[in-house]
Amino acid sequence: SSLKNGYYDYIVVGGGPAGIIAAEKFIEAGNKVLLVERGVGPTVATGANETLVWNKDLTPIDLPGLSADVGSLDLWDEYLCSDTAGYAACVLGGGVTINYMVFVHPPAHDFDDNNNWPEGWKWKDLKSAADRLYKRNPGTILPSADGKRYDQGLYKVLSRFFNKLGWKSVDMITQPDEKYQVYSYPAWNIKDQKRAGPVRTYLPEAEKNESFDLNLGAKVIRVVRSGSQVTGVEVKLASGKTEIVSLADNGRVVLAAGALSTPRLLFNSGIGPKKQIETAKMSGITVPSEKEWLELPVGVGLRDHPIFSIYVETGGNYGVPDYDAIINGSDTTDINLYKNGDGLLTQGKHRMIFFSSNELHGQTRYYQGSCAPNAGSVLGITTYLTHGSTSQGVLGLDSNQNTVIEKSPYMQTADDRRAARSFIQQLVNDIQNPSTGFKLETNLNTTAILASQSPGMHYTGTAKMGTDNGLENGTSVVDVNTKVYGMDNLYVVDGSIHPDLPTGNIQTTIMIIAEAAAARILAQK
Ligand SMILES: Cc1cc2nc3c(=O)[nH]c(=O)nc-3n(C[C@H](O)[C@H](O)[C@H](O)COP(=O)(O)OP(=O)(O)OC[C@H]3O[C@@H](n4cnc5c(N)ncnc54)[C@H](O)[C@@H]3O)c2cc1C
Repeated sequence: SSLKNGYYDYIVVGGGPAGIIAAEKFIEAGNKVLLVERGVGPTVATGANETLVWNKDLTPIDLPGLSADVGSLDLWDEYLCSDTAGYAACVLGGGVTINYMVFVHPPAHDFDDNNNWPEGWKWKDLKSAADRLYKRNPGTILPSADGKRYDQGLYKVLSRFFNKLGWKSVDMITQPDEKYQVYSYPAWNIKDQKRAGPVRTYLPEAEKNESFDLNLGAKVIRVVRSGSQVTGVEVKLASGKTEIVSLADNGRVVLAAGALSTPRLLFNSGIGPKKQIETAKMSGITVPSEKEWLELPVGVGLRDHPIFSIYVETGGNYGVPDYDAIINGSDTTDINLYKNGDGLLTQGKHRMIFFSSNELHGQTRYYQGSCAPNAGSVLGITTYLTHGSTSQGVLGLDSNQNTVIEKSPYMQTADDRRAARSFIQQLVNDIQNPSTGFKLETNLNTTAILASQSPGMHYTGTAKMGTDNGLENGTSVVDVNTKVYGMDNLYVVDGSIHPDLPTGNIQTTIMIIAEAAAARILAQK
């Protein structure tokens, strides 16, 4: 094995956006770092060889123009985790490798209202971390090198609709705080006409350093503990062999397996509700002896954005690209444009993103609508209930080592249900106003739209950060330095620690928090 015992200052578990960013920061600070990722590399540079027939440097996943259809690629199924609840990706880059690339710069209020993010994690504290991220991985609302936007039929129709309602056009990158009755061209995680994200914008920097090891196809089973000290991790290698990799003296383990997988690592390590640790033990994991168990509320507090699907017949004519022709190379018009860095294939799925909010009993709830063309003249609006939602669920474990949703995180409170209904009803009224000429399709009324609820795939909260120590009846699993309560050298930096949901798609916030968390960890002597 390439794994060196007693060598690493940091073992980072999980090569998703949070894990790659944290690992790179630890390397930058002069440490010896191992990044362990259970999946394969998705880019040519990281070992992928299923490239496009017309470009041997790019996989279909890299091409922005195919991201709208990413869910129908064979690679997508290959990359999805098969042992987690909900949706997560088990591939280097995590969810960012297979997602729809919507890149929402978070507004300050995401951290400053509702009192969920603790002191030290308000926007004024996070802004410098965001700036560091945006410098490397800025996102764009104009990806085509020629400065043109392609396929703008939907944007024209919907901007006319929203203008009539008095909504305002904004640039969601330069005006992130504008989140009431606004619409924007979509911001995408695209750089140099390719899917961006930490695999491209952080990992190459880490890989230049000899003190950095990346181990792919290696699944961490648990951390190895001696009381409150982590001494190493147990890893199942690509070869099928299981090994324990020990830390250097004063080394640290940093979990970044994602909000749906980090809890499993904690349960397997004797950290979490008793019931979950017992299940881990029954499934054959070597959990510590019971006197070492730390009964923290891991998995409790699972959150996500629910999605409600609205389809509108608008009379326009949009259509969707011919994905087969892009893959087999016969769409020479778009492919030739792309070869110059231009055109439809440089863009993601959506053509417009809107935001708004409503208030109920003094609580503001936000909504995002991601609008994309469907076949013919129908457009689809993926409507999310976002920041301000008050529902929480529970993530647990089954005896086969799958994480499972024990209680749904969606629409658990009467106020969430009432507020979401009121927002959707207003939108339906506006859409159905005879002056628009629009007609609802598929889900024909508010009740049907609400019943279409599906996962937003923006999971958080399963190892929540906060000052109320979970070992003393509080709700938090990690402290404000992201260290697990009761442990000396175990940290978490992924979506699990977010104590709140953002107003928009979450990946940007995941990356900002990982930047900030790595800085906090490095500052702990
Ligand atoms: C289908 C889909 C579409 C999405 N669309 C968008 C979008 O358009 N915009 C947006 O902002 N967000 C989107 N998201 C959400 C976003 O991608 C995730 O929130 C984000 O990737 C979470 O980052 P993370 O680092 O916390 O965890 P993850 O991305 O889940 O990364 C965790 C990593 O850890 C690895 N891992 C897990 N367990 C182990 C283990 N035991 N040992 C070793 N490695 C392990 C995994 O393989 C993975 O690489 C989408 C998510 C999905 C699933």
